[in-house]
Amino acid sequence: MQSVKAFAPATVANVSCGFDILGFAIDAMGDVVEVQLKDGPGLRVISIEGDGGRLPYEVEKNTCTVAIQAMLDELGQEVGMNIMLKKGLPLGSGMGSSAASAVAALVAANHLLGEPFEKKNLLPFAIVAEKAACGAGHADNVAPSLLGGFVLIRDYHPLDVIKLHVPQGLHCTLLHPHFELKTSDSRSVLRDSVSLKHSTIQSGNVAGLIAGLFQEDFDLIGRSLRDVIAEPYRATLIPGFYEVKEAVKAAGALGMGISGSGPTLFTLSKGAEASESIIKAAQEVYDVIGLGVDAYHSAVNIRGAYVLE
Ligand SMILES: Nc1ncnc2c1ncn2[C@@H]1O[C@H](COP(=O)(O)OP(=O)(O)OP(=O)(O)O)[C@@H](O)[C@H]1O
Ligand SMILES: N[C@@H](CCO)C(=O)O
Repeated sequence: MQSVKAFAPATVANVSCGFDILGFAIDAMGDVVEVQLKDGPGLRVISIEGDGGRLPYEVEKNTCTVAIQAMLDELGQEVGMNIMLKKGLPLGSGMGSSAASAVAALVAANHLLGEPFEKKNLLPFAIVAEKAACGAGHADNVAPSLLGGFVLIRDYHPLDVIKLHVPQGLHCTLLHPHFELKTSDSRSVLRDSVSLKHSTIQSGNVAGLIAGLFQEDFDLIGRSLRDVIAEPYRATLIPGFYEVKEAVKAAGALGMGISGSGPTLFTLSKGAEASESIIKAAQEVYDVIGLGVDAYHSAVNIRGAYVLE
């Protein structure tokens, strides 16, 4: 039977100052989804590997099938498909796990149908899936996972997505402490309103980060990794947050923030050289706290999701 496999990378959403509007993709990890045409209409999740038996097989709950169904609804087609998912990302980690599944599924299904959509036009279907997974239709994981690179979501209504410049040598280190934080829980601690003072500080940092990317000004990028809107509330959910931040900055990170809704923390650095000392410094803090941590480091992924031949 005819089938297509696709890969979608992990992502760092928010990038400190860009709550729900900035994200980038990383090379280190991702999900693989195989989509196969089947007789008769309807979607079916056939197998899920690497999730420890925890992900839903129901088509209205799994982000793979929610995304493909949204695409088929737009096409007005009733095509039958079997879906096989290989999770390469830990759940509830803040590395865009639900997004990578949705994006890989869409890229595979679109290819199987003869590419009725341009890649960038798959984004609204991935957002529907993100909303099903965590209650919020944010695009800062799905957009970079689909398109690769550093992405700005300038507006959601209508969707206006802009790819930003990625400086040569920009390197990311991810620190994933061994516990789960659901995006829905991590969003529930946020406040509905922001003061004028904080709005000014946050806008300055978003503008600074984007200018830093285009000017390849690593110090400016580092100075702009500041979040006064989400981080103060979410940091309370992540043991050792401020101690780790101090340690990794002393070890050579340009700055550190929460990856997406956490608990994974990300740092940016100029080149890969600092990653080893950043990881060592963070591990020393987590050892004192008594929390295990997985560490990864990676260049920014430029390609985004793609079909595996
Ligand atoms: N294919 C899927 N892959 C991952 N999670 C899925 C999938 N389908 C549904 N979900 C649901 O999405 C939730 C995981 O989403 P959550 O947003 O908490 O984690 P995450 O995507 O790793 O985090 P973040 O968005 O902060 O990076 C779980 O409740 C899970 O059941
Ligand atoms: N922007 C989203 C990303 C979730 O990964 C949030 O911070 O809730």
